Amino acid sequence: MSEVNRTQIEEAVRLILEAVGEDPNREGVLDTPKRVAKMYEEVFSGLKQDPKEYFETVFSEDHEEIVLVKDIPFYSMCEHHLVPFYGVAHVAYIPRNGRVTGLSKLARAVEAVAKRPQLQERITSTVVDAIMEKLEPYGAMVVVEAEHMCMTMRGVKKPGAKTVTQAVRGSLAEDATARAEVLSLIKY
Ligand SMILES: Nc1nc2c(ncn2[C@@H]2O[C@H](COP(=O)(O)OP(=O)(O)OP(=O)(O)O)[C@@H](O)[C@H]2O)c(=O)[nH]1
Ligand SMILES: [Zn+2]
Repeated sequence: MSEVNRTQIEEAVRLILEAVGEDPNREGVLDTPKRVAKMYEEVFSGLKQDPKEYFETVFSEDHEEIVLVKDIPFYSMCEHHLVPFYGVAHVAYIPRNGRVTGLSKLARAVEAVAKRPQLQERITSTVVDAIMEKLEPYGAMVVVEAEHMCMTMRGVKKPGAKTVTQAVRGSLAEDATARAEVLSLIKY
């Protein structure tokens, strides 16, 4: 799985603790560098994953209508501040030529893309582009709703403010009625 340089992270965290005026040798924080290194290995494990790999296997199923997996929870880390942003992703596509993927693979793709230093816009477009490239559907659409901790616990301090991003490709980009249908299924 993911391999990060844990020793380097531990050194960096010890330096940060020192720099903010903590005593890195205080009992309570003595193991913190190690814990943070382990945590970063987990939350950044997506850097070693390619979301497209989840769409290698397709089922042959004669369903050329909307497939939507909605309310997929995700946690990511804002690349500007390295604090979390989190929310839900809704992933839809219209299969073509019987190329249907396992439903869990749509959630796995979101997970792989979220577990990196990220921007919400990039999560949205990377997932939709992976689907378009590997499944070659008529169309695909991803909507992501998230709250950014860099906008709540610091800076502009606006808890509750939600960011919604959308990426639409293929027939769903061209056909407003089909797009509205997906949105109504998401219940906007
Ligand atoms: N477009 C986009 N912006 C983001 C995302 N996550 C965080 N940001 C923004 O990134 C910007 C970074 O702005 P800077 O001015 O460089 O940093 P800053 O001084 O910490 O900004 P403030 O948050 O306004 O205090 C902020 O406006 C954040 O709200 C994201 O996923 N997408
Ligand atoms: Zn941020």
